Amino acid sequence: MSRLRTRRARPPVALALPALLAVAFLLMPLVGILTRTHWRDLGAHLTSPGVVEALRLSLVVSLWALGFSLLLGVPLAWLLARVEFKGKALVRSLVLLPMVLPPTVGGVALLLGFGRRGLLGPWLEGTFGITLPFHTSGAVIAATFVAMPFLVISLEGALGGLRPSYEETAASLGSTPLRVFFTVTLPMVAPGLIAGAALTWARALGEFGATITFAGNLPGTTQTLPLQVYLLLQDQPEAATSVSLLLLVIAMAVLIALRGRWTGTPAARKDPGAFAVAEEAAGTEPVGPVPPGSPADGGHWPLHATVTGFNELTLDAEPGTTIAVVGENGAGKTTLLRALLGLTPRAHAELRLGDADVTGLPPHRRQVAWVPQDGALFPHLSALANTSYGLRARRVPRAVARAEAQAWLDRLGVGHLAHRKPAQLSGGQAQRVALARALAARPRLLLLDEPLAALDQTTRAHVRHTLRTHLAGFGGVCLIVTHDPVEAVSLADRVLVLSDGRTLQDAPPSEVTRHPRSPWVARMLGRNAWPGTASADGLELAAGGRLVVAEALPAGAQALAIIGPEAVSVHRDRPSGSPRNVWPGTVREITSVGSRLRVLVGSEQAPDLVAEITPEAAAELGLVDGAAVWTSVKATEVTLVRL
Ligand SMILES: Nc1ncnc2c1ncn2[C@@H]1O[C@H](COP(=O)(O)OP(=O)(O)OP(=O)(O)O)[C@@H](O)[C@H]1O
Repeated sequence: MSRLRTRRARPPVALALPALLAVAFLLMPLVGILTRTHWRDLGAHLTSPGVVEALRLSLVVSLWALGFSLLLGVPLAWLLARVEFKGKALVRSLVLLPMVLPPTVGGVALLLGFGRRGLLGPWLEGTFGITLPFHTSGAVIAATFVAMPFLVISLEGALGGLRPSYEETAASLGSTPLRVFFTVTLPMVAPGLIAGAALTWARALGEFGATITFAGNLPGTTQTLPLQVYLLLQDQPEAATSVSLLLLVIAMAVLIALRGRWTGTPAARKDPGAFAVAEEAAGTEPVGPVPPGSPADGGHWPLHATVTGFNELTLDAEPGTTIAVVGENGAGKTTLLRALLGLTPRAHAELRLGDADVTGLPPHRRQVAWVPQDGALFPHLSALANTSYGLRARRVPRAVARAEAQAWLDRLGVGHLAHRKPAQLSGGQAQRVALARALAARPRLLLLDEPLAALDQTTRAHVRHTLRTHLAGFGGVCLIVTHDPVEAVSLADRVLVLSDGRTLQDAPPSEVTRHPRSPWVARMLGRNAWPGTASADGLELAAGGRLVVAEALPAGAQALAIIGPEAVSVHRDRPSGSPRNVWPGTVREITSVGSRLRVLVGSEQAPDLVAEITPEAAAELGLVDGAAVWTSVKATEVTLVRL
């Protein structure tokens, strides 16, 4: 059975046949070399003085070409991947050109550009005494010209696949753009870079046409291995076959070692590789006097921000204030955070933190730490190195930074995972490390984008508690984007409700809970919210039906009726007595919230209503999906909020 199930589908003959022919076509020349090689003479051929000399020259030329390609191609790839500029498509075509140009045409072009009578040739000769044609440096230039595109294309692809949140987070932790490049970007695109470098080297090693046209064929000076093959073919074909075999083996070895890696994305790597050391080597830039020790430098930073663009709002907050930013999808929460970070052109923030106006400062100098939705832990660094990243960027000595980072990890309950890489952490553990990393960076404004979203209920409660404890001692302002009402109410001193980028409500949680200014906020907070028009003794509901209230508003006023789910009673039979709002309905859904049950009741006489009751009461009433029930709400339990 299982063999049947795992048997692969047979490919259609119409496709399989030409595909096999293609393989045979590509294989035939290689088989030709293998079968015609004089194996007995192979050693003698490959060790003849001419071949050894050409091999030496090939290695020298190809390694120089690789060096130049790295030096020029890496920044070019970065520019193409990261910077928007006019004529980018043209530059990209220019990069690709040597790949499609016949190499001899490339050689002619090089002669006309850098040759003795070319555009730059006389200047090079007059100023530096350099004559490229018939000189090894000319062979290097020719090889670089044809090989560098492989590096640029490979690396640009890898950079394009790298999510920007890693680099942006690194900047928010105080890292200069150059340091971000060396400590985050390069290590994360290392597979693409290595693959590109290997292809570039292999292409440079095999370069023939441009070299012979531009640099000539001088033994010991420009006669590389491919040129040797060409010469040998004329009077020693067996030796040419042997040298061809050598080049073939080298090319195949490179391709097999890469195994298609140049098309891979820079996913989380387990091995830090050689670039991890760059973290220590890269330059740093001081952000200001930051005495070590307490979180956020032990100072106090009130926030004043005026945001324009997609977001239009003003935000003022005292030091130590935690503000929950809530709103429907697309309300502009993330855009607001990115504006405060200086990371988006879609909104601009005039931002003052304490006495410092940071409006004109780049993200890495604002001391605004950010935890994006995905945490964006640097995959090539351990949890400890991630956490000490911000401190190291601010030139805190390595040992001090690591000790402080370890203390933060301990506080957030992940100290024992300090030496693990992010790929070895669960989603919740990674989120805690991301929090530790932001808090350890001594920020003056802390921005958390759904920081607890990846955590399970128990961990969430634990981390919420830890977060509250640390935020209590934090001298800056903290903005937390959240969709979780418990998080908003329990963590925040204020709830900022956004709608279309503007402030719909900015008030303490108790006020927002009691008087939510939109049905969406009310529902997010777990309350029933019915919009309508005030009448003599209540509300004419927009969705149809009437609601009797104790304290009516002036007739005609637009209002939102708020009913707490705990104020809704559920009955099997029509209740008699005081409640004046009574509706027949059907149970649509029963869900548990902590130790209580939420019952959604649909009715033809009123909008959907959520009631919260105990499991015992639900059992007593025999509540199941589809059960016919009555709901009632006392007039005194309805709060009207004017819109
Ligand atoms: N780079 C962008 N270019 C154009 N429009 C964008 C861009 N990023 C976001 N938007 C739009 O801006 C609006 C606000 O987006 P934002 O991501 O700030 O919303 P949000 O409140 O964070 O939403 P969510 O709760 O879904 O995360 C949305 O309408 C979104 O489609």
